[in-house]
Amino acid sequence: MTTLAILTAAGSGTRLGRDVPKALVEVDGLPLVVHAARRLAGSGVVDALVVTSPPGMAGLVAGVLADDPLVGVPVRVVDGGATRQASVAAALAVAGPDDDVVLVHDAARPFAPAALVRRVVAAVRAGHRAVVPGVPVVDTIKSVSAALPAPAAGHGPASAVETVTGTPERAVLRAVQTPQGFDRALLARAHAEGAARAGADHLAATDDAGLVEALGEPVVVVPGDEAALKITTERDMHLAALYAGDAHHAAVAPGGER
Ligand SMILES: Nc1ccn([C@@H]2O[C@H](COP(=O)(O)OP(=O)(O)OP(=O)(O)O)[C@@H](O)[C@H]2O)c(=O)n1
Ligand SMILES: C[C@](O)(CO)[C@H](O)COP(=O)(O)O
Repeated sequence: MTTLAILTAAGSGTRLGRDVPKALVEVDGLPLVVHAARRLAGSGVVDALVVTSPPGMAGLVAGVLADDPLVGVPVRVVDGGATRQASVAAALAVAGPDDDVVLVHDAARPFAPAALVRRVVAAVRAGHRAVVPGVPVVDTIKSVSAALPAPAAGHGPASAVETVTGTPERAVLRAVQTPQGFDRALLARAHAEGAARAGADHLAATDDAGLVEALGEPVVVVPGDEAALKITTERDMHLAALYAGDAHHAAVAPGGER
């Protein structure tokens, strides 16, 4: 039985605003997708990768991964879809019958430590069929709805945009990261039902665990890691540069802590 890691790299990186797709943007001289692939492969618990590429760029993505000596597992590249959910579904479609455990990881989280990868896989292999890494939330979070009608002219702020509808108890909130780990059959069922339910792209799930939750199946949380931050805007690139140079976050021997 084997562990397959789906590495999502098909996004355009609109919020980062570079002239190449985000996964091909370089930190410390290497594209983000290569950093992420190195850590998955170097964990010692991933047997193969399926990488989602921006449509039409599969050859380029395959080339940068093939050229890297530290991506030491077989890599297959498939064209991604219009949403992250569709990209994961395209990758999942090429999983083999022996791939009993599937990880889904974002190239946008290139410095997720190898120890985090091992923690997620260990939890799935211990019998948890859906596993997410999570970190405590530091901000107070509000739920909101559309704005109330603007107050009469001359009273109150000119541009109230939303209305607070609640304040969830912070202690029970977690910001979830990737890699997320799954029993393959469960993830395949979650995606099949999610695709049927979504219909429109704007209803696509923002993570894979959400699709499992929608089935009513349990999802467990293991401790995440601040190094698994998601690169979304230019500000995140400065943090990424810190982690790129931190040898403790690079791949280390299986079983070793980072
Ligand atoms: N159609 C898509 C959209 C996103 N992703 C991947 O999903 C991860 C998380 O997406 P995000 O950080 O939102 O990346 P982008 O969609 O590229 O960013 P933006 O929304 O700013 O365009 C990234 O690794 C991205 O490459 C994907 O494989 N296919
Ligand atoms: C999957 C994810 O990284 C978990 O935090 C996140 O949901 C991706 O979000 P995005 O909407 O693709 O930015």
